[in-house]
Amino acid sequence: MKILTADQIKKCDSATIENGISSINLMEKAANACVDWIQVNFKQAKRFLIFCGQGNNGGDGLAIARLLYEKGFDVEVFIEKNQMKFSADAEINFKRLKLIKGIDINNFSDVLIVNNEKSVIVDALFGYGLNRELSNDFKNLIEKLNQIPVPKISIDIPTGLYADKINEEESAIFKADFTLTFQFYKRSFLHPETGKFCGKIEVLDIDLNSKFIDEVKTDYFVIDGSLIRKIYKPREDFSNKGSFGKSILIGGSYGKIGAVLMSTLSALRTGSGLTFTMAPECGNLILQSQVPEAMFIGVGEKYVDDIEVQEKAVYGIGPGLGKEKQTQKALFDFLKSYQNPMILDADALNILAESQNLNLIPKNSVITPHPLEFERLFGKTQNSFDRIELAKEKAEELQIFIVLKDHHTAVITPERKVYYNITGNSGMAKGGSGDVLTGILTSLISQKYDIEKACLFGVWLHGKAGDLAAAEFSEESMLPTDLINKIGEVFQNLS
Ligand SMILES: NC(=O)C1=CN([C@@H]2O[C@H](COP(=O)(O)OP(=O)(O)OC[C@H]3O[C@@H](n4cnc5c(N)ncnc54)[C@H](OP(=O)(O)O)[C@@H]3O)[C@@H](O)[C@H]2O)[C@H](O)CC1
Ligand SMILES: [K+]
Repeated sequence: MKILTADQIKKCDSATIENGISSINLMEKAANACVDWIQVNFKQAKRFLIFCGQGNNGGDGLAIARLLYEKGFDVEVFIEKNQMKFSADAEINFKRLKLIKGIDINNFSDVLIVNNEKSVIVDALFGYGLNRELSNDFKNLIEKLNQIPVPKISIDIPTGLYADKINEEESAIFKADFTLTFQFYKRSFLHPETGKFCGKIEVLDIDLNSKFIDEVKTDYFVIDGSLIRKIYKPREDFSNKGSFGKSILIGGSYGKIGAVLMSTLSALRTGSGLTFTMAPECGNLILQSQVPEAMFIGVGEKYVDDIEVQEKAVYGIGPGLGKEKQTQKALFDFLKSYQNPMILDADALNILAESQNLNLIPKNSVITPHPLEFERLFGKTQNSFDRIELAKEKAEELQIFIVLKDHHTAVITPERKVYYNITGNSGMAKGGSGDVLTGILTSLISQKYDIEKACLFGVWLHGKAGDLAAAEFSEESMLPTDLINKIGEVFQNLS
């Protein structure tokens, strides 16, 4: 799914309106989509307190107020009575609303502390039209609303957030439990500094102009289920273990054998035909007894001191590797003698960061840093938006894929495209989850998935398995090994 900027969404609205539907009817459609969702998800609510701005986001709020009232809910509307100059469509909705006797229209300043658990606050103050910092009056209002302990819904975007950039200063931002957004994810929903205000995101389809959407150019995408269904290749009949590639997971050191073990198991669970673990001898017994399906190649006693080059294999290097001098030498010797794409993770990245010899990374390889590893490799950035920009530069310069791990992991391609993943949960923020991802990616690439597609599929699959593990064990209790055991269920649901 494409992610558009606020400017592009505005153009998309205009294209939709030029194509037949009037702007007021488009607003009605948007409001109806919200009300349909609210009716299903807030059946028990009694009273909606709806805060409306003067633009079209406010217009949506005014229409939602009328429609909810017609469905039998109690509704109170809050506006800035003194300074209101509504947009044309908001004005029409305001007039429609005033015809209804049962809805109180209050001033922002009338907001009281509401302590009724059956009340819900709806934020329709600003949407994608926000183009400057909020005035103190709005800041005060939002701070007040954020204190009220009732469920909160934002229409399109939590007020105070921009659609596609980070706020310049410490701003007051409406803290939603749910964001009902129209047609597209906005970039700000997907970054940690801004996304934390959105709560659960529901994308509501309002039939915006599909020709415009198909043709509009963007570097930013969300990885959704329909994209994955196009990428997924069911296993062919009449095949053998040689048909599904050879994965070699390299890593492990004394005390960190578990990391490479989890990568190995993940590669197997993702369908790798032949799977090897290249690890120090101290891991032999552990690996052979825990993962009998994998073959063991001993390289060193307590840490990896050599990397064997094998034909027609895909290498995933780094989990639990450590940074011993000999390991560093083994990695550099290997990179100098082997130029095929590979997956580099964890200590393999830390070793490269220390040497700053990044040109040794073979073209089309995949690196999987978390934000701190990214910083060690490429330097500090001010925020996660800048980090993505730097990743675009580096992915192009080095001609590699960067899988930037975060709450919403992003895949950045050498063509500077950015794909955000929306599967996964905080239960995956535990040591070991990254090792699982390395195994999954190595396995998919060894099965001849195109590298970009393998990255998109891999991060999605990893998150989806994490969601299944969280559903069974809770985010707190789920382990990376539980996630590995759920990979199969994700494949079952795909086929
Ligand atoms: N396709 C869709 O997604 C649809 C979206 N709809 C809804 O429309 C809004 C966008 O509406 P818009 O009127 O463009 O913008 P806002 O309502 O967000 O803002 C209104 C105006 O407020 C001014 N502004 C901007 N920042 C501030 C600020 N900090 N303080 C005060 N005022 C501010 C700005 O106007 P200026 O002329 O002053 O620059 C804004 O234009 C979208 O989010 C959806 O909710 C449609 O209803 C259906 C289709
Ligand atoms: K809003």
